[in-house]
Amino acid sequence: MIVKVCGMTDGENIRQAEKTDMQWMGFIFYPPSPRCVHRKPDYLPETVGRVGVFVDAATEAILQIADEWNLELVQLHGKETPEQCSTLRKSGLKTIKAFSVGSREALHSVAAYENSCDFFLFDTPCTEHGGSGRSFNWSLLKDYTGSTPFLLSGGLNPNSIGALSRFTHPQWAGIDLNSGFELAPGIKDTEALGKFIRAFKKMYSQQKQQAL
Ligand SMILES: O=C(O)c1ccccc1NCC(=O)[C@H](O)[C@H](O)COP(=O)(O)O
Repeated sequence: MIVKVCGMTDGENIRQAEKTDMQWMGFIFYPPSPRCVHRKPDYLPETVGRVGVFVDAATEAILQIADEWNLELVQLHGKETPEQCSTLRKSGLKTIKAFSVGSREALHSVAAYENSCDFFLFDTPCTEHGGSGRSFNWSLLKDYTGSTPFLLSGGLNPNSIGALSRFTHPQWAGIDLNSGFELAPGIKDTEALGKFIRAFKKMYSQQKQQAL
């Protein structure tokens, strides 16, 4: 299971968070977000994949930032087209397209992105495009029958282990943690993160054992 922690902004906080068992760390390049990285932190993670989060940014601008920050992945939260996803993917960046899941109809647009993305991210609808701190109705994902693996996102917090233990889906590949673990916008409680990630991975591996 992939664990992504999103919305990091501070060098020392990044250094501490990197010690948890996460796989990817996200940086938000969207100026209206309270978690936007307006300047490069004095430390960037070296042992986990760096994910750049964008909302309707131009391909050239994304590629330039990806180069400057040595990003491994990009995550797109706006109205980016399958063509733009394909272009970014062909440049060598793993591509995650985010979808707001507020109704069954919301999943209809997903099929057009199969084959142009490495992952999907299913999130809660909000006017800010992300970071709502609210979860959506995960049972809507029963209607997702595609083959692209996805991250479950939106409103996950230290109390979410029980709900996650009841969630199953053949394409479920990981979780995305953000405002539910913040001390302040852009600053994470790294102790709470570490404790949660350990509990999540333990719960998931026990479930896999039981399924054998
Ligand atoms: O977090 C933001 O401020 C944000 C703003 C605009 C686009 C994306 C944003 N976050 C991207 C994420 O991957 C978040 O982790 C995801 O939306 C879930 O956030 P939360 O509900 O706070 O757990």
